[in-house]
Amino acid sequence: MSPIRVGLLGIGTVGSGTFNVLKRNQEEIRRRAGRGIEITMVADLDVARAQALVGDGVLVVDDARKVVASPDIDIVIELIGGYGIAKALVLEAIESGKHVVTANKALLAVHGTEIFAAAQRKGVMVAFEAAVAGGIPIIKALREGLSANSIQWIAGIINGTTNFILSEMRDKGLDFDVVLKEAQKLGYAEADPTFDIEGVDAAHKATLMSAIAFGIPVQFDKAYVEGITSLAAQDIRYAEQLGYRIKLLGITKRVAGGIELRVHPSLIPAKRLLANVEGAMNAVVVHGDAVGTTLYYGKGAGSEPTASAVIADLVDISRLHTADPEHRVPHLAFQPDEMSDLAIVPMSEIVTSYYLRLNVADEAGVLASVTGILAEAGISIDAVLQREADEVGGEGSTQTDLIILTHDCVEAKMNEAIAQMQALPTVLAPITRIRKEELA
Ligand SMILES: NC(=O)c1ccc[n+]([C@@H]2O[C@H](COP(=O)([O-])OP(=O)(O)OC[C@H]3O[C@@H](n4cnc5c(N)ncnc54)[C@H](O)[C@@H]3O)[C@@H](O)[C@H]2O)c1
Ligand SMILES: N[C@@H](CCO)C(=O)O
Ligand code: NA
Repeated sequence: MSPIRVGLLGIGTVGSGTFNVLKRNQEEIRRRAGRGIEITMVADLDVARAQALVGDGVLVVDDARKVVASPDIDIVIELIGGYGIAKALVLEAIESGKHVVTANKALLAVHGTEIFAAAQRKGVMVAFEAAVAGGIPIIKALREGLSANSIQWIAGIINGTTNFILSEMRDKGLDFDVVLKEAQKLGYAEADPTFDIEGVDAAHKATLMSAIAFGIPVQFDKAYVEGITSLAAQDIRYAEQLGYRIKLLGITKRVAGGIELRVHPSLIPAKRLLANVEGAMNAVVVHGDAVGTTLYYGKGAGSEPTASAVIADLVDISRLHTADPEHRVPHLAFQPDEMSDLAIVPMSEIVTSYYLRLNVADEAGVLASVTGILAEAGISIDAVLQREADEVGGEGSTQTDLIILTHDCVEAKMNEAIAQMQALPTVLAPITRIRKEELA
């Protein structure tokens, strides 16, 4: 059988990895797919660089539309990124009956409903394994491997850049900005790194996992998103002293009122495997009612790890493109006419436990007034740590840090309690609140 012909849009970090791995492993990939898979056309704004990467045998153009419109292309890989031209190109490729592979989680988390509906109408596949946790086959696991289960919750470290920053800050005492620059140099960060550090990228990925796990539409606009930019070094230290590590988690969970969908820094017990995922590594824990807890670990970013997922999608499409569209795995795991309308619950309704740090006047009665407010709100305390004033503010200091771990309570109650504690004259600075997940 003649090779399936692939057009590549954007040959940057992931695009070049895809080209190289496909070439290096072409024979093994052919034996799996049943036919060769060849990138025959590449579009990139930097034609000279692209041509140098792929050699003379591949046609390189600067206009991606030429690839999308070419009758000689069966599958389009979109590795440009962003919502702009990438969206137009993906929709045009679908309209012209081409299958699409993309690593663009931003695009799918925001415009997935429109894109998957268009693909459904045209009977083509839009594959996106690379979009969530890079090389880890988490989409495959959720959509196929766990299809017997009623999935209860997913919690993951799904942004390599922020995990790298948190690890390097803790282990080497390096500054945030220095580590971010390093992550950019290593090709982990998004074109706009605020997407990484503000939790947006993790929320894009959590949104996609949530849709697949629970059979709900992609709803990035309903996700709660908080990044790592306001994390203080002392919170990382205090968390360690209490037996926890701080990680940026993407969480989606089935609860009585619907589905939780949230990204924020979280304390997790240091003994959990997830707490020991370091550097740019990703890990996702999925809890299904039948299987129990399963864990997926690996490289979530970088050139060849992400290419690994892109090429796995190419192999799937090569095998399935002649199949009746109804026999293929649905884009969001559930049949399109069987989607659920379970609501994403507002953040004020989520239930979790908390780490609080209060910078307080070092005087009698402070602890009692703070714990009094929590008791009044029905929030029970798990542990309290009070630092020596000297340690916090230097010799002769009159202020200290009070760290409180709570048991589970509703976020709205915690918001009220924090507002009341903040109003105490003995509370000297804005209260730090970090959610805590036991993940058991
Ligand atoms: N880098 C990673 O580790 C990683 C991992 C998972 C997913 N992703 C996603 O993969 C996609 C690509 O990321 P990347 O890191 O390879 O980006 P990149 O910036 O390294 O590469 C993008 C390439 O697209 C080209 N390009 C830009 N506009 C173009 C246009 N209009 N027409 C043709 N080419 C154009 C650029 O010249 C560049 O070569 C993004 O959606 C990103 O979110 C990246
Ligand atoms: N910027 C992303 C790339 C992988 O999606 C990260 O750091 O995880
Ligand atoms: Na993946």
